[in-house]
Amino acid sequence: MSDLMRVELGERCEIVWDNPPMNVVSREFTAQLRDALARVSNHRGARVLIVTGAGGRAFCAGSDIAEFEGLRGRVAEDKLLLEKLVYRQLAKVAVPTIAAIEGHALGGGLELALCCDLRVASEQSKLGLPELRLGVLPGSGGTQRLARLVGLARAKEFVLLGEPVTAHRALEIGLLTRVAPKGGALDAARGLADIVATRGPLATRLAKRLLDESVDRTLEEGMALELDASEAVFGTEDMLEGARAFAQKRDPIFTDR
Ligand SMILES: CCCCCCCCCCCCC[C@H](O)CC(=O)SCCNC(=O)CCNC(=O)[C@H](O)C(C)(C)COP(=O)(O)OP(=O)(O)OC[C@H]1O[C@@H](n2cnc3c(N)ncnc32)[C@H](O)[C@@H]1OP(=O)(O)O
Repeated sequence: MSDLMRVELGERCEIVWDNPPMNVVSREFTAQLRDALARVSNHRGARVLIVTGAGGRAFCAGSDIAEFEGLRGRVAEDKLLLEKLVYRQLAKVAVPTIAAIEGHALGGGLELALCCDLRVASEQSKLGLPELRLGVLPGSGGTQRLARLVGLARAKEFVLLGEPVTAHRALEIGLLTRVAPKGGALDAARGLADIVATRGPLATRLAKRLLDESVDRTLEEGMALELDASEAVFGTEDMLEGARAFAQKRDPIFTDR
């Protein structure tokens, strides 16, 4: 089976999937994405991850509809478990993640982008959850993650109508972080990634986790966890470097200690 994933490891990690023509989430795609995410999570120097699709037509057009016929019994259970595992794996990456969307992000493709912290799309991209048109559900988190981003009313519009929206509309409703010119999503994502990579790495990882967990906690619980995390970063070498750099009017050099 050909390599569907190209992985670049560094402070800025990148996973570029290439499953032409529409970068659909086949069983093989899912297995290779699982392995690519494991490589990033095991890379100690990572500070930010960008995920994107090659080809320019689709970030990802969702589950491989051609595989639906074969989804029976054990095969379906394996696919369900693998897909749920990989989407959760992407959502749980410790460093900030950025989806660079060039072209269609539909169904399971948009659900991959919803697992990321930030989303950049080029202006001709279309984003949607058309699953009900196929008689299936947004089954990789779409009914759960979208409402947390854009609100229940807009999430219901996305799912119940199944009509894709433009990148500018997605930006308006809070689904996107930035809109880039056609062909410019990856460059724009790299620009954001380079900013994220200059921030305190330990504080960044803790802040991401606090933000993610805040939706399921009371304010009191969250404030207590935030205090614990603040205590964890105060006194670290990063905090001392941040204060020194500010006093010396220079950029800090964090060492993640
Ligand atoms: C224990 C028991 C468990 C049982 C269940 C287990 C299930 C697993 C868990 C659930 C996971 C759910 C995940 C997710 O929520 C579900 C989905 O994602 S469903 C799919 C949603 N996506 C779509 O509906 C998009 C479909 N595609 C399109 O609308 C259009 O192709 C397009 C993207 C708008 C592009 O249109 P065009 O530019 O006109 O191009 P074409 O349409 O001609 O497409 C080109 C070429 O690509 C093929 N293709 C496109 N999308 C898909 C796809 N999603 N799957 C497979 N193939 C696709 C298209 O057929 C063309 O091929 P060609 O005809 O050229 O051979």
